[in-house]
Amino acid sequence: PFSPTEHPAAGYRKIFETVEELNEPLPTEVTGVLPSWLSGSLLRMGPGLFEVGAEPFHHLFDGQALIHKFDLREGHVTYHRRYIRSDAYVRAMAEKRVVITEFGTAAYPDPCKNIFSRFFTYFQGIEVTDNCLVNIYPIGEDFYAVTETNFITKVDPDSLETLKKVDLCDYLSVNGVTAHPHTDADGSVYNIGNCFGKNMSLAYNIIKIPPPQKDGSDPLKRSEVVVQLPSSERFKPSYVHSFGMTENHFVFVEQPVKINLLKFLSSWSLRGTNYMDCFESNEYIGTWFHVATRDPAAYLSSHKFRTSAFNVFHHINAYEDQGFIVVDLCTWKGSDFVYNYLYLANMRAEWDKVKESAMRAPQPEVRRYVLPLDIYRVGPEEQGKNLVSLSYTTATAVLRSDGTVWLEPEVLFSGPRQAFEFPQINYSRCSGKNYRYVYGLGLNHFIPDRIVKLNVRTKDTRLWQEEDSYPSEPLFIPTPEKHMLTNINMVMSRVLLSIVVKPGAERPSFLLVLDARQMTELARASVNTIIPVTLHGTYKPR
Ligand SMILES: CCC[C@@H](CCO)COc1cccc([C@H](O)CCN)c1
Ligand SMILES: [Fe+2]
Repeated sequence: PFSPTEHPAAGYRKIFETVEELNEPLPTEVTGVLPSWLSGSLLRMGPGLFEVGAEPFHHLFDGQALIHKFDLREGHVTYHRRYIRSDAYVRAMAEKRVVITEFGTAAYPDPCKNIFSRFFTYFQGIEVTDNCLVNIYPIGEDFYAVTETNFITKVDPDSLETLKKVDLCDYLSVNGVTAHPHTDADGSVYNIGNCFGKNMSLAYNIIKIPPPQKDGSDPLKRSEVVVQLPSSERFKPSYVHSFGMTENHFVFVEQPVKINLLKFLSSWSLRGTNYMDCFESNEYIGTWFHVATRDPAAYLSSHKFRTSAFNVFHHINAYEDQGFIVVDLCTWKGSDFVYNYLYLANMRAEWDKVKESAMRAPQPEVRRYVLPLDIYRVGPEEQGKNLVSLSYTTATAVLRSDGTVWLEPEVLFSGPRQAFEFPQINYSRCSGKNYRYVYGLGLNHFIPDRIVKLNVRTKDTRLWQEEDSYPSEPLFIPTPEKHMLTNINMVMSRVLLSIVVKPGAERPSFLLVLDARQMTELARASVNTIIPVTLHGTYKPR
């Protein structure tokens, strides 16, 4: 139990301020010792332009996408950043106003158009945004900057140049896909997205983009929907941010934050409607867990897992053990949409206001759920009995008379308004498998102010924190195999990379390199510019 830090100086405001892009990479000042094997690029996405002229963006997920790159090579580090030339950005620059409606900001009709064409504009569907501010990840040899709509943007991971806007609707029947895909050992990329589809056949589609082939053809051309999961409410699918994947199963947690399709698919009303206006909470339905097998891909419709209401954005990890699926999640208790607390006005408020607003929000909690797979053998006499027989968890699953299975979690971490979020594991080694550690960003009343390592078996935590410093999601970088072979004697050092902003410092931003075992600082590479908040990213080894 740590005493939450106070931020009376409200230095966190600086990470929500517009910055200029760079024309070429900046050198950094390195202190400490960078591991010699650490050679590659840290690529991260986030908002960088928080207003267009006099028109402000209102929500954390509205700012125009800025791609950041820290290049590490032989102990030297450079920093670069460029705005993605999305249609949203290019048209805003050309017209000097917000042209494309963003997540929480509606674009207003073109003032130069006459009243009639403006009137008819209302009755066309909105132009879905391609503002890819959320994540960047590889698909085969290519790198894509993404949000959660059907548009993804191919970028050059070295020059940071915007290459191509891709519409997933050209390849798949989805209205969007999450910014959190899973990648298999063979390079296949899996994702999940809403499908409002024809005749409102409402569902969530799990897609697979196969590994790249020798003929160099675009893997997207061979992508497919592998399984469809039903929506618990006909015209109101849940918002989905990520999903779980074990060796043999997909896990989808259907949260009670719903998209009101009648609003979302209708012509966005006369007053500016945005995406946030289309969400509503279902106070009665609770949270449902859905399971499907991977190969063959099939929905297990008889496995009806239910539990109380919570928001979930980030799955930590999921794995199978003795006929159970263990699902670790970053949850927020209640059905009130957490994104309602992420408007920029809240994030930039003075510290007392920030604390007051977080008091009313859903409370964060890291939770472990355990899903019994072979519920067929459970006879009526076992109704009401806990089906979980794993020795190391207190999570329970109870078959009820209506055939549903009620889940209760084991709490892995809980702190009042102290979230363990933006979870990251040693993905290549641990994803889908029984594991021990997860690394996360500590949100103090939604303000990122520490990096945490959580042992999911013992619940021990270790911290990295510095006063008036605001870190990003920590990425885990494993030691490359080839390096281990040549340096057998060298202790397997593994590091975490996080971008930290310290507004009061002379060089106000730095790349922090932590030893992932002890959470101690190995090095930092500082730059003389503020780096605005980044959401997610990836490490591209050289
Ligand atoms: C009504 C919600 C629609 C879904 C897409 C359809 O499945 C979400 O759409 C957006 C639109 C703009 C920015 C975002 C951000 O990615 C959110 C935070 N990660 C999501
Ligand atoms: Fe996310």
